[in-house]
Amino acid sequence: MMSMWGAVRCRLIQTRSAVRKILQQNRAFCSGSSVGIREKLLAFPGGSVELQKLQESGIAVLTVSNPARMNAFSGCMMLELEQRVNELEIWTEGKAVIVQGAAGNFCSGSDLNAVRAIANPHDGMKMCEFMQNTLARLLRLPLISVALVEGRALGGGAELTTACDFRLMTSDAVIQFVHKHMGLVPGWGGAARLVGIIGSRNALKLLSGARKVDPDYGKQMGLVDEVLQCSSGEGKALAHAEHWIAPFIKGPAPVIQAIKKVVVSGRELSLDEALKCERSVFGTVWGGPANLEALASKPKHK
Ligand SMILES: CCCC(=O)SCCNC(=O)CCNC(=O)[C@H](O)C(C)(C)COP(=O)(O)OP(=O)(O)OC[C@H]1O[C@@H](n2cnc3c(N)ncnc32)[C@H](O)[C@@H]1OP(=O)(O)O
Repeated sequence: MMSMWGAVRCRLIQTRSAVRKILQQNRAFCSGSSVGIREKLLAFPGGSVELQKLQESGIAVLTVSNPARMNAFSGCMMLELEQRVNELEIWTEGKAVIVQGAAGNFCSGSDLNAVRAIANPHDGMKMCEFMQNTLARLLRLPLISVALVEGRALGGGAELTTACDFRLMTSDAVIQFVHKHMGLVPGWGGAARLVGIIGSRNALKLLSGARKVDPDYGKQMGLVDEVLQCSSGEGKALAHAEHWIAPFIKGPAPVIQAIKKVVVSGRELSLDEALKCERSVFGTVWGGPANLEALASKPKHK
């Protein structure tokens, strides 16, 4: 019979091979169909996507920054976002990522100057494919993700909020899927994710009404997890968000990452596949340091 450690090693190998498969798929996307659109996106500079990893807390802060255009995504920023997600995917000590916009605003979607220049269906679909891939990977990170919405999250910016596990809003913030006003529908995966978060009837109301979602309405329909007791641009929101997330990331990084992985598999896979993945992830923590330490301390969960 296989020893417990043998079983753990075997599960670890299975998990690594699953992770390798996903990375190979991501690499195939990076080197394959998206090559043409990458060159086109590169032609639209401006702004940046910054990543700060706070090693002590295990929290990363991802900042979408293009203040002169209300943090709209230039082409280069789309490419940079992908690079940041690459970095987060391999951050083994991390537990959470907070996605925010610079200077008291979240994000006003794609840069309309870039949109105008690639306003043909082929390029539009390629740009969407690129952003869908990046945002799907953001949502699948083994880190608990929070969109910290200050000011406005419009169009693609509203879609970006749905690529996080949780959404927090300052008291005066607004999320608005303005796509209808632009003669569009969401294209960065925001509609599919929105339906998953608030259901098809509520999603239909937000998209067809292009309705402004203030914190109260957001909470009422289940889009927003918490309204922070501060205003946009006050400089307090990030500290509030770190405080809000603290109870969920208490504990060792491998355990927090394992929790996120089983939730992602439960959300995205068939029941049989999700159960298989859950067993495999379980094997990575069973008999691990945190588990042994907990067993040795004879805990009582009062
Ligand atoms: C699949 C993705 C689909 C999409 O994301 S489509 C894009 C959806 N987003 C939009 O349509 C936003 C359009 N912008 C607006 O409605 C307003 O600018 C906004 C954000 C409400 C702010 O209004 P105000 O406070 O009055 O400020 P403002 O209009 O003077 O804006 C300040 C400067 O920012 C610029 N800006 C804002 N959003 C932008 C965008 N998405 N792309 C390019 N530039 C954008 C705006 O043009 C203005 O620049 P400037 O000072 O005139 O040089």
